[in-house]
Amino acid sequence: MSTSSLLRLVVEPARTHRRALVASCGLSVLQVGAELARPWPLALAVDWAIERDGIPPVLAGVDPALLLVGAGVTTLLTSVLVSLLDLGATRSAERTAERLGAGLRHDVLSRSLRLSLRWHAGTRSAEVVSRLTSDVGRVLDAVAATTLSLVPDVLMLVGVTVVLVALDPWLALLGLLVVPLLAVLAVHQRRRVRSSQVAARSAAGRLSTTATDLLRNVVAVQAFGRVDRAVGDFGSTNADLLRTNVAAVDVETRWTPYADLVLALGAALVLVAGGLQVTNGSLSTGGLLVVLGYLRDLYSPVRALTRLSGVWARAGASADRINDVLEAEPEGPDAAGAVVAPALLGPVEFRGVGFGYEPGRPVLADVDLTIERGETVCLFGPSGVGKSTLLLLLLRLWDPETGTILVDGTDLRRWTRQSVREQIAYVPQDPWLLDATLAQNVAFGSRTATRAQVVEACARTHVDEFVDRLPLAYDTPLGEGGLRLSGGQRRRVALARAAVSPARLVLLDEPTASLDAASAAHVIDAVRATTARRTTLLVTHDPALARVADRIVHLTQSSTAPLGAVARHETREGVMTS
Ligand SMILES: Nc1ncnc2c1ncn2[C@@H]1O[C@H](COP(=O)(O)OP(=O)(O)OP(=O)(O)O)[C@@H](O)[C@H]1O
Repeated sequence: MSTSSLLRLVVEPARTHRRALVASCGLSVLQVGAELARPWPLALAVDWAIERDGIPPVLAGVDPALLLVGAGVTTLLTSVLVSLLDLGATRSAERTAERLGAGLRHDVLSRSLRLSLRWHAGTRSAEVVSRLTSDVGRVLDAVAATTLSLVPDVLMLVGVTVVLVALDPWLALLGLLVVPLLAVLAVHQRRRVRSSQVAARSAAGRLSTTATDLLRNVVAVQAFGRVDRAVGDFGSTNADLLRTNVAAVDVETRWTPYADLVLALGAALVLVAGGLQVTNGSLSTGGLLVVLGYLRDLYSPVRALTRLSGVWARAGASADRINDVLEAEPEGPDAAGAVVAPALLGPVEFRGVGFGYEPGRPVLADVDLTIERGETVCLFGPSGVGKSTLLLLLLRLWDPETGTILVDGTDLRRWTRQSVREQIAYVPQDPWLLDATLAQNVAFGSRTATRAQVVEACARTHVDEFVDRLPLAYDTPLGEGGLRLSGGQRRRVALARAAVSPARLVLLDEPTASLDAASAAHVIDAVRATTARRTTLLVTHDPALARVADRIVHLTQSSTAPLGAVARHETREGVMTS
């Protein structure tokens, strides 16, 4: 349910900011009070200065012109006070909502970075970004609107009701009859707003995903001459979003005339009943006008509160989407009693390891493989056989379904994931580079890398050979995904990152893939520098790179696979000969 979802999301952070929220609420109440007082100076001035009616004895001798000037100044001061209170309340509420939003964005990002790869496989990154930005924005709108409107409007509602009942209980009851009807309509409307907003928010998420995907692949889009088609793809997602947004606007605006109609009905009932009382002499005309005036004052907070219910419905749909991330299970917890790993050196042993990404679709079965301490083992094998998967299991990005992985004779699961990962230098197939400088990208490999260590790692991996050609050398921003570098240069930077890491276990996934012979030769040198005296598992299809290894292991699909092509693996060992 969206309201509980919204409350779950904001109650705890709102506690942290309660002083500021209470302050803006208090200022709003004062503002409403000042607004109610605004007409009084003028009314009294008219009565006392012009009509000379009911003038208090202390003011009887004062010049009427002076009374009028006093009333004018008081009106001006009251208006200034209302504006200042409005400014204070709005600024305080909006600032607090922004702080709350910053906290929410932090929580969503930090949680999503901790979620399992299985979760990420099913969720587009642009979807998460859309939740971080526009959905959090809608929740903030609700927080600010609630702070500024809920308490003053409820107080106003109660206050005016009390006054009305005191003036004429029967007419008050008649005027209030429509309020429950309005409440029923508001509840019904809230459900409709919420479901239209759910559709609109997910269409917005799809739009972010499509736009991000196309922009990220702009090179492919242009190179394949597919700009028109890409614009067409975006156009249909955009049209979808337009349709759902227009439907959501229709749902919300359709409500306004109904609410106004119900309120007018209340006023009409009071007018008829009050008019009859006037004609039979039980109520004065002035009395009826006062009741009708207060009825208008009563309906204004009623209208504001029903509007607030729409804001909540919109924010509730967004809160559901944010909670989807915040309440998703993070990657499996560390085993009970897991401790921080000691310095890991090798050997690394896979014993009877079996694994599949999806249930019933095994990728690895019964893999036995040992990499001795300080040894470099090259994994060879056909595409899709599961070589990269073995590296991911060692990193504990996934856990084996059967068998065990041991490092230094201990099951990996006895240690916390984080402490194991910190002791492995990993160079993935796609050398993901951050949108940061060259030096920052290399330093990413170690929590404690100094500038000197970064430069030294770059020298070992031949990054220094091209660094002087970059406009700001080590401080050159590499652009999104390292766009400023060639494929071979990107791989060398990724290797420098592994070289700067103090880890004694190294995992390299096809570091020379799709490079020409000259670039590959540089990378092979870099690999030598990175793997020297470290326990290394190297995946490659490149015979030249495989020669760096002490031993080659062929990972093959067993012809006796019980479940088709992918099931049981056998490893065949050999030494690469030139
Ligand atoms: N996240 C994933 N979800 C589902 N299946 C996956 C996932 N990643 C890989 N696979 C499948 O697992 C199998 C092994 O993939 P893996 O990347 O380990 O192969 P590989 O031997 O490294 O291949 P290559 O030499 O082409 O890189 C493949 O059939 C692949 O389709």
